[in-house]
Amino acid sequence: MNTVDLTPLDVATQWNGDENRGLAAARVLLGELGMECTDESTKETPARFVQALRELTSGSTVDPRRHLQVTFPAVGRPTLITATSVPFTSVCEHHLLPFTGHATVAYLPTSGAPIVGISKLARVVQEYAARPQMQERIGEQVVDALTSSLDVQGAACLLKATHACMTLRGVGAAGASIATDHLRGALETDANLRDRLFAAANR
Ligand SMILES: Nc1nc2c(ncn2[C@@H]2O[C@H](COP(=O)(O)OP(=O)(O)OP(=O)(O)O)[C@@H](O)[C@H]2O)c(=O)[nH]1
Ligand SMILES: [Zn+2]
Repeated sequence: MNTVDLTPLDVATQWNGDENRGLAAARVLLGELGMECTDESTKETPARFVQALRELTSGSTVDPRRHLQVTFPAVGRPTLITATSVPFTSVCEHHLLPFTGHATVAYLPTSGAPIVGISKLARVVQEYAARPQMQERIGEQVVDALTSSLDVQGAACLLKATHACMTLRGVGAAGASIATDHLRGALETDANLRDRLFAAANR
């Protein structure tokens, strides 16, 4: 099967030969941390650890743009379409620690151009996030997907997230969050549209 046809759940539950290597490596790593993982509570911990990382990176082998292939005919005149407060979970590619937050995703279709189901805006964000990532790359990939898959006058992806590597360790900046804005086309150049976008995002 082409990996593009797999859902994240397929990938997360598809155990193959590599899993045994992952499990063995997890046992070694946890052993180095002094965790023997032999009692009732922890004997499955290496497997849980591998599975958790697989779940968090289950979007690595799927193409989120596939969600933008099913379209509907335009409804009336083009309007700014914005999904706000879309939750996402990712892992930073530097520490493999989670970062979580919310996205605002928007596009302005070209007049008469097809539109997509609104849930697909959230699916695209969540699947790009489900990889070892940088926050900036998620935003870039989402607007790339919108502008390359749909006929749009503009697109945007605003993200706000808390990075565990920054709040729970290292600099220990508890409460800090990172905001990134990716704006394309009319959403970058038209101040009125931009204002409407940021008013909707209200972050
Ligand atoms: N730009 C960007 N940086 C990130 C992201 N996630 C984590 N980082 C940063 O990646 C950097 C890695 O820097 P290093 O100096 O190699 O790692 P480190 O010694 O663990 O750094 P500290 O976190 O400062 O302790 C850190 O500054 C992280 O805050 C992200 O999504 N975007
Ligand atoms: Zn990190």
